[in-house]
Amino acid sequence: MTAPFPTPVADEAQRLLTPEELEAALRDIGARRYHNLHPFHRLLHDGKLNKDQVRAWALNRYYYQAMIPVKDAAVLARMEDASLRRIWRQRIVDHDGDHPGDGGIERWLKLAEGVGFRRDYVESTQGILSATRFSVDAYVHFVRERSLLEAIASSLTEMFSPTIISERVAGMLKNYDFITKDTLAYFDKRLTQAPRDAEFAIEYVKQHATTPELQRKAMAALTFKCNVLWTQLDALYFSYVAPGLTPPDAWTPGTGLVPEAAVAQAPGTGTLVATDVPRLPRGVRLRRDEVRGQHVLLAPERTFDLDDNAVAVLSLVDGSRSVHDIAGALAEQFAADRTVIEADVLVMLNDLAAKRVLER
Ligand SMILES: O=C(O)c1cc(C(=O)O)c2c(n1)C(=O)C(=O)c1cc(C(=O)O)[nH]c1-2
Repeated sequence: MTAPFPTPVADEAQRLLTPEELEAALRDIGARRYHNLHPFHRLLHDGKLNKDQVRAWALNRYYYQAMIPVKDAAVLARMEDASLRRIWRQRIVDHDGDHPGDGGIERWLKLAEGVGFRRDYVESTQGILSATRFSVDAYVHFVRERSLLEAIASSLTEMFSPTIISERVAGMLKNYDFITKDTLAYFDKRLTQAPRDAEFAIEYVKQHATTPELQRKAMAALTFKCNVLWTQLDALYFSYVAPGLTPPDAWTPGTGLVPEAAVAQAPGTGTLVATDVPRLPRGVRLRRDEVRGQHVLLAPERTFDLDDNAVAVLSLVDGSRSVHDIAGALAEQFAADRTVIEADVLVMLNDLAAKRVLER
């Protein structure tokens, strides 16, 4: 017997909610648990990730995209009503296309190619994190094993996706010089597909969740799905942001790329992880600007103003301490949690590395 997923209580008295109350309760789950709230997405959209971290996201998410039609075929197989199947099968067409070369999976491959990957490497899924595989597979298993109502309710995260997609596309275009509108073309179609799909799913759930128990199951299914999305980002954050512990066999920067992208990667750049030893490149210095009474980072023909946190970190960058050592020293100095500090230090140092005023 598997352990139950944390299930929100429909109502304290287990009263039957009206369809409108049920929808509000489902939306509330999204407001608290949807992956737009995850720190990895915040970094992605705000331009705080470097190219390799964006690559890690594109590569791992390919597995989600590739398995969505497998998931939808499993849902379809549970439907005994032809009119339902006729509607649901559109989802499979959207992702697989009607011909080789079109459909959502193809557009995601273009996105991955746009950030430098070889198509065959992405399709092989050999570099994805095990945690990505486990969470996506859990979604497929869930729809196979649970009731049709739960399977449909688990797709309801799509009610919340148009907002995050708009935010992501605008943020990434603005903040990354290596991202173009063409690269992100995958998301254009989702802006109309997702609301259409979500509309059908929410109406189905409102109509079929006719007892408090069924309503509770629908809410639990949506909660589960939020967790499927959230854990994928946890894994990306842990492996590629902080503490930067990449599991054996998972993708590491430089692999699976087309030759031009691999060459464009200058030695000493790329994602900084906790074990790396950062240093200031030749010609870059930490100085105090006495006139303005603040520290700056002086680079050839450029100056960066630094806040107190950046000064505290950069004062410890000496070409011998690792990021881990720096975080340890700061944790002691400020009597704070090392893991939390390490995550912040990595984000800050990777930001400076992207501006080419830090290397390893
Ligand atoms: O970009 C996103 O944040 C996002 C979220 C979701 C979602 O909420 O599940 C989906 C998608 N994208 C998506 O592109 C997609 O095809 C998709 C299918 C499904 C589903 O559960 O059937 N969710 C999502």
